[in-house]
Amino acid sequence: MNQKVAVLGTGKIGEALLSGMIRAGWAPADLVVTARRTERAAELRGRYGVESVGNAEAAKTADTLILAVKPQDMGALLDELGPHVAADRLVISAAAGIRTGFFEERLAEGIAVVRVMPNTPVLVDEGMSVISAGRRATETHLVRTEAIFQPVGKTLRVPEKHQDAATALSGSGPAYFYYLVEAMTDAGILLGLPRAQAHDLIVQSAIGAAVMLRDSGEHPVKLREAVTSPAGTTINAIRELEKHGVRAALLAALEAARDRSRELASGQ
Ligand SMILES: NC(=O)C1=CN([C@@H]2O[C@H](COP(=O)(O)OP(=O)(O)OC[C@H]3O[C@@H](n4cnc5c(N)ncnc54)[C@H](O)[C@@H]3O)[C@@H](O)[C@H]2O)C=CC1
Ligand SMILES: O=C(O)[C@@H]1CCC=N1
Repeated sequence: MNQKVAVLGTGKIGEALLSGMIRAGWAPADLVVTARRTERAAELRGRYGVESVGNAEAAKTADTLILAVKPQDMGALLDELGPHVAADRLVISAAAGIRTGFFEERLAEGIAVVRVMPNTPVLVDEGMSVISAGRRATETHLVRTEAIFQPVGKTLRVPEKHQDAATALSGSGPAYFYYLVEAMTDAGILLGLPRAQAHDLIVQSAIGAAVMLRDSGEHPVKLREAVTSPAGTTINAIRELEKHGVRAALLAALEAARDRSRELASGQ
């Protein structure tokens, strides 16, 4: 790995990716970061031993640029970068919503763009990163992108038309599980358990269920049926979930996330 990679906009997801690359064996000397605030740049230098530079400098020195600013800040970042990105660079965007065409229009002719939707579990090497090639990205560019994202979890290539849906499912996905854990822990309080115990019971159940889903290869319905004893406790809970429209709420929630990703494409 002798390419130089720059992370531009090293916030939550940018730092998660940076830390993952370092765990995967990238030399800090081959990584460079940019940050808007000088204290943040110093923090990243101290924590990871990487160099922090301005955006223009990063664009000049790195072969691969990972753009990890908010969608609403992407236009301004590209205005700043435009003249400094050479035609042989690979630009990877991690931003929700923004299409590869947005970058291709604003950067020099020939620059390859890859759109990736990672998620925060890249922090624990259990990420899900969904990858789409822009118009000028080749197999080599996709492989270079996968070399960054595969060490921190799974990767999946999809046509770009599916990126907004992927953003709703896996990009935002961890938040839904945290929300469930929070609500189920509250239920534990309602049932009289101390909060710490309720938290541990729910988190371990979530981990166990996730590992079974991943490792058994069984359909989730089958796994749920194995928990649901005739005239038992689980079916009473399932009846309430159905009565309160939880399945319909999830369908609507993920559709709303997909729609928001589409809106972000138009700078809203
Ligand atoms: N947080 C998440 O779970 C995920 C976020 N994303 C995408 O990643 C991007 C960043 O999201 P977060 O990390 O959550 O936001 P964040 O706000 O934590 O990070 C963005 C960072 O970019 C910096 N920044 C803004 N403009 C800059 C500029 N011109 N030069 C240098 N730095 C600049 C900000 O100071 C901030 O530190 C967004 O586009 C989001 O859609 C994608 C997948 C998951
Ligand atoms: O909420 C967001 O917009 C970002 C994109 C996917 C996860 N977080």
